[in-house]
Amino acid sequence: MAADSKPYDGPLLISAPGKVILFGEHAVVYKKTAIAASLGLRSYLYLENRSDNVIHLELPDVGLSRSWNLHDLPQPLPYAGSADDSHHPLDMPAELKQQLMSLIIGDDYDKNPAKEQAALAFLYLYISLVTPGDVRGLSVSVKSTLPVGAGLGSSAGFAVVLATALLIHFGHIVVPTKTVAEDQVQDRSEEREQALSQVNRWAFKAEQVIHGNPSGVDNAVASYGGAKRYTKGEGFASLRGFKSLRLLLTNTTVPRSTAVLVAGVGDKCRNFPNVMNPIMDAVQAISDDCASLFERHADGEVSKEQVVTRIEDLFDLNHCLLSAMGVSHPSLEQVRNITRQHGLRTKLTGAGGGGCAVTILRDGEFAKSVGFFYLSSANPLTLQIPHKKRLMPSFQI
Ligand SMILES: Nc1ncnc2c1ncn2[C@@H]1O[C@H](COP(=O)(O)OP(=O)(O)OP(=O)(O)O)[C@@H](O)[C@H]1O
Ligand SMILES: C[C@@](O)(CCO)CC(=O)[O-]
Repeated sequence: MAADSKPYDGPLLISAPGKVILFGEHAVVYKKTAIAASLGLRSYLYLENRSDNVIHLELPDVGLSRSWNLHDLPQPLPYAGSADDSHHPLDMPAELKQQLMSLIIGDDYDKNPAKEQAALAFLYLYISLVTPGDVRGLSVSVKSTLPVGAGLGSSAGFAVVLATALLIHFGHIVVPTKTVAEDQVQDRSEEREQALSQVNRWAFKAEQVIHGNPSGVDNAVASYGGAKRYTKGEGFASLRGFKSLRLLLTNTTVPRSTAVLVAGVGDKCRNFPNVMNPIMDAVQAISDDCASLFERHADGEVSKEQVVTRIEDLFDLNHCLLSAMGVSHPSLEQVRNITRQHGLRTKLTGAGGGGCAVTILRDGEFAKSVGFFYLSSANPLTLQIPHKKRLMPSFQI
């Protein structure tokens, strides 16, 4: 907990963006670069204190509504909300995991992995971040406008709003409770940087609970917003020259699990290293090409039209490499074929295996007839503090 902080008592409304990976999904797990940007679809969390000893979790997107008595939860983990992040959550002691699972399983267990992982992520963050001796009941609800399990980073949005809420609630990060005057905003930049880095770190832990072995790209985009070039172990850099792109997103509605798809690529890498290594290197070359394309655009060397034309070719190349990794699906190939008949280029985005396909649109193209999305270079994590039944203006953490 920060030296001058104390647990925060007010209600919180927090939202974080989803993301679209333009290039580099899966390869990013193997330390190749991914290019991703935040999307204007968001996950929203509302937290309020209760006057009883109940912890209530409401997750309508996965059909979970559960209450636990505060005294039934395991003891806080000695991580104290910051420094020590050397542990992988799934390496927690077997006895603790069993305790948490018995809380999740309860009486109405319906063997639903989506509920189980979401509840485990919540309980893990709660016992990691709770201040010892804190006896406040709590209600937390999360609802997303992102489709769950469809490649647009729903788990990262969930992880980021959860981590932010619990870090603030238990006083590990401090937020101003009044609208900040313009001249004070600058003073908080270092504090804000530290807060976001804590959010990102703890969201990564929740992602590890849900995925097992995430690269960290999704939670970085959901925490910081904007367009990023991300390499595992090295972190991220903003994508110079990127302002916005128009995309068509098609949800195949074919369900899939990121954890299972990532594990499948892992098996291929182990069984065919001499085949898979060059594939991963080729993905790196695609991400590098994209990053340099935006740089050249920023320097006035290539037009937006030329950027889009080259991205179309890179989309095709990256999709075919993902298909070789074994993560395409007939439904995704169908979207590619149909859009191709209209002169458009499409690739899978996120983990693949179903979920969403992303098609790049030119400015003005289909503007009237098709719902489309903007990928944006802004779009941060935001916080609102409900005040006297009104919402104060939202601000960035
Ligand atoms: N709004 C939500 N409420 C509760 N749990 C959620 C929510 N969104 C995601 N989750 C959790 O995350 C899991 C989905 O994660 P998964 O990584 O498979 O999909 P994704 O994040 O949408 O896709 P990708 O990782 O390809 O971007 C769900 O099964 C659930 O456990
Ligand atoms: C498939 C993957 O590369 C992206 C999922 O959005 C997994 C990850 O990076 O953790």
